[in-house]
Formats: sequence, C-alpha cells, structure tokens
Amino acid sequence: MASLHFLLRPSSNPNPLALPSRSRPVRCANERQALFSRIAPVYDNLNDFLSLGQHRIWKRMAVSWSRAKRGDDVLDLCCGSGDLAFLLSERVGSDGKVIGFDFSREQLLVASSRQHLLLKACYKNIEWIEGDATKLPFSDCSFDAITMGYGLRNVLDRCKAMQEMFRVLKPGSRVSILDFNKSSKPFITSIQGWMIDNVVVPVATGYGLADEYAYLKSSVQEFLTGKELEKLALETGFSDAKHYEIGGGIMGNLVAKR
Ligand SMILES: C/C(=C\Cc1cc(O)c2ccccc2c1O)CCC[C@H](C)CCC[C@H](C)CCCC(C)C
Ligand SMILES: C[S@@+](CC[C@H](N)C(=O)[O-])C[C@H]1O[C@@H](n2cnc3c(N)ncnc32)[C@H](O)[C@@H]1O
Repeated sequence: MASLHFLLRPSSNPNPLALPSRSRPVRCANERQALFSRIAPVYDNLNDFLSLGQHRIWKRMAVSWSRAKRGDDVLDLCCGSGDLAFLLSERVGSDGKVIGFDFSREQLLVASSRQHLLLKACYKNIEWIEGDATKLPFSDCSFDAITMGYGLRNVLDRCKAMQEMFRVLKPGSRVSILDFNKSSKPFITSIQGWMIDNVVVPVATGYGLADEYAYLKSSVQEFLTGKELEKLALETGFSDAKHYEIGGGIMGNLVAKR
C-alpha cells in the first residue's frame, strides 16, 4: 500500500469562499494556500492545455538537473499534484525514496489519487507530507537532491525557503528550481504578460478562476530575475548557482549546489 502521510492540522483558512479581489495582491500565506486548494481540481488539465504540454518537458529538465540517481532520498518541495515527484520516483527507483511536500491538502489529495491510479510499482516509494516550505520537518543533510517546480515564486519568505533547502540538502547535492523566468528582456516580458492576459486568464475565467490565474502575472513581476536568484543562492551558502532560461525565455531553472 502506497504511503500517505498528512500531518493533520485544522485548515488555516477560516473562510475559503472569500476570494481575493484581483485588485488586491495575495499577500498572506493562508490566502495563497486557499488559492492553490481552489485550483487543485483543474490544475493539471489547465497546465497541459495552456502550455500545450510543454510543462512536461520543462519538468523533465528540472528533474534531470537535480542529478537525482538510483537509490537516492529526494525531496520535491511545493509538489502540488506531484508531477516532479512522479518523475523523481522513476529516477530513484524502488531502492530510493521520494517525499512530496506541500501546504495544500487538496493538491496532495490529487497527488495521492494519481499515485494510486498510475499503478507504477516504483510510485510506492513516494510519501506525501503536508507542511510549510519555510519550516521543513527534516533533519540537516537528509536529501541527495531537491526539486521545486513553480514553488519559490509563491512562497512568501523566499530567503527562509532557500535556507531550509540548504539545511536539509547533503553537502555536494543540488537543488533544481523551475519557475517562470522574470526576464530582463522587454520582448519576453511582453509575450509572457500577453499570454497570461489573453490566453491564461480568459481560459481560467471559464472555470471561475480568473483571480487565481491573474495572480500569476503579478507574482512573476514580483519574482527575482535569473541573476538575482543566483545571488540569493550564493548568499544562502550554496557553493555554485546557475540559472538557465528555457521555453524560449518564458521559463527558467535555477540549479544550486550545496
Ligand atoms: C506550467 C504552467 C503554469 C504553472 C502555474 C504556476 C503558478 O505559480 C500558478 C499560480 C497560480 C495559478 C496557477 C499557476 C500555474 O498554473 C502553465 C504555463 C503556461 C504559460 C503561460 C506558458 C505558455 C507557453 C507556450 C504555449 C509554449 C511556448 C514555448 C515555446 C518553446 C516558445
Ligand atoms: C504552482 S503550484 C506547483 C505545483 C507543482 N510543483 C508543479 O510544478 O506543477 C505551487 C505549489 O506550491 C505550494 N506552496 C506555495 N507556498 C508554499 C509553502 N510556503 N509551503 C508549502 N507549499 C507551498 C502550493 O500549495 C502549490 O501546490
């Protein structure tokens, strides 16, 4: 029986029906948690549709850059519905162990149900844990690799999340962080903004999730550029950090070595 381990705690969102207004930025962790729980039922299908399946390629690249290998203990932070955790699971095999970690129980429930539906033997090596990326419940130097897909931009205290990743990684191991690229090229920024305004938000509106997807644009604007991400990693203590632009510059991936 595959492992399902949620740290049980009451929902921290007192009123999940109180949607944030598009004019008001999503500022507190509870609001973000509620946002990701609301989009959980459609998240996977919308990613496939909106990226024309490209996000699967970007996620494979992120997992490959983590250098996770057979038998490793690995962590997928902000795992959501589990795409990167499933890819990691195939790489580390049944001798390895994958932890998918997220603060949205609804996302973890989707991940866990996919784990049971996909029926691959190696997926038994995945455990889902509910918690906050800025307070990881793991000992120092526990993991051989960490991945994080579309997570860091959404975490309120990015410095703390980076410090926690550094703490739980074994020396010599890598973290691979995939996200939208906050480009310094105005052309890329305009294309990205145009896609969100004219494709992503109109499609999401059809599911009653306009505000949730409009948040995407402001979150990319408030994110760090590739150079700033490299600087953050080095300041956190990582010995090496390199940011790669992918998907024509729309996406980026930071690889940092402890
Ligand atoms: C992978 C996608 C979205 C992930 C995602 C991340 C978030 O932080 C969210 C926050 C709140 C709500 C939703 C999300 C969320 O879904 C989909 C990305 C779609 C893009 C707009 C990219 C479209 C790309 C092109 C179709 C492909 C072009 C590639 C080519 C090589 C130039
Ligand atoms: C856009 S989704 C990405 C999901 C998945 N990694 C993927 O690539 O499809 C962002 C995820 O980060 C999680 N998240 C955001 N802030 C978090 C935090 N502080 N602690 C734990 N999870 C967080 C959300 O619940 C959500 O599932």
